[in-house]
Amino acid sequence: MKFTKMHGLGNSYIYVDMFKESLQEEQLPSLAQEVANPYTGIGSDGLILVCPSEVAPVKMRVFNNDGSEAKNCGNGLRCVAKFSYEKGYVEDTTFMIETLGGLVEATVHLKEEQVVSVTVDMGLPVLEREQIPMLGNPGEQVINELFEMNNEKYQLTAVSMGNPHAIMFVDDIVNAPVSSLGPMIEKDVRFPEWVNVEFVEVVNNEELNFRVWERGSGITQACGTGACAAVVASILNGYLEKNKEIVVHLLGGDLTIVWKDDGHVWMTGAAETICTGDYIVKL
Ligand SMILES: N[C@H](CCC[C@H](N)C(=O)O)C(=O)O
Repeated sequence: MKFTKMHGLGNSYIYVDMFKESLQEEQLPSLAQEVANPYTGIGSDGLILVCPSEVAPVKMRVFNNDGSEAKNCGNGLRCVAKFSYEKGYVEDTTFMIETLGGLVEATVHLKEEQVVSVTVDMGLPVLEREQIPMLGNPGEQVINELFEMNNEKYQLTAVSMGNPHAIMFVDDIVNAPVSSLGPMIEKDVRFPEWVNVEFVEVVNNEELNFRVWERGSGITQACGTGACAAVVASILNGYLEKNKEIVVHLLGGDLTIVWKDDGHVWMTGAAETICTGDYIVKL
């Protein structure tokens, strides 16, 4: 199976061109686990398929390194946009990409005909509790809500970018309890589809420091949908303002994100190709 390894701020995936390769649906979860394994596979945060679509030039499917399929992936979208443009699957520099969470618009930015960064309209964040999804009174938003766990009290804000995110604000990002609290919140029963867990330190009125424990992948260098959710949560909690470009500092680098008055969240950041190769699929 031919593959391309790409990353967005160190959040790397193995990309497979489904215009040329064919895979069995039932093998996808195990294939994602296989290729993501740094010892017996290629090594990545998961698997992303670039597929034909009936409603857009391309469709993105995302699998975490535990084999679970996700409805959206911000860093993945930027790499899929780069991949699709450079493969000639799209003519213009602005085009639509189908995801399981809906259609998104991407614009590639070129340097000597190579895509160096991408801007994506990530659409409208979803804030209603039952659509995150999160257990509790339907119709309410989850903003700085008390979240008790293991006899400790925390405050969480919940946002869906097509995939679920629980955001906790901290005073010191370097010592955020990512690897201790992350997995506990990820699989807490109050999140019936599990959840991505973000820790956010507000630096000033235009910068955030950010760490993430991703649903299905654990700690990653960056999470694009998570960074978008973090900006939305920061605005909902009064730390930041709409219509202002926010720089989110992730372990792997920076994303520029703005939540506009029309409700859409825009994300701009790098997308890079690491290598191509031929993977021997285990029987
Ligand atoms: N772990 C996520 C999918 C990958 C999202 C992340 N890598 C991004 O860049 O948005 C989930 O299960 O919802």
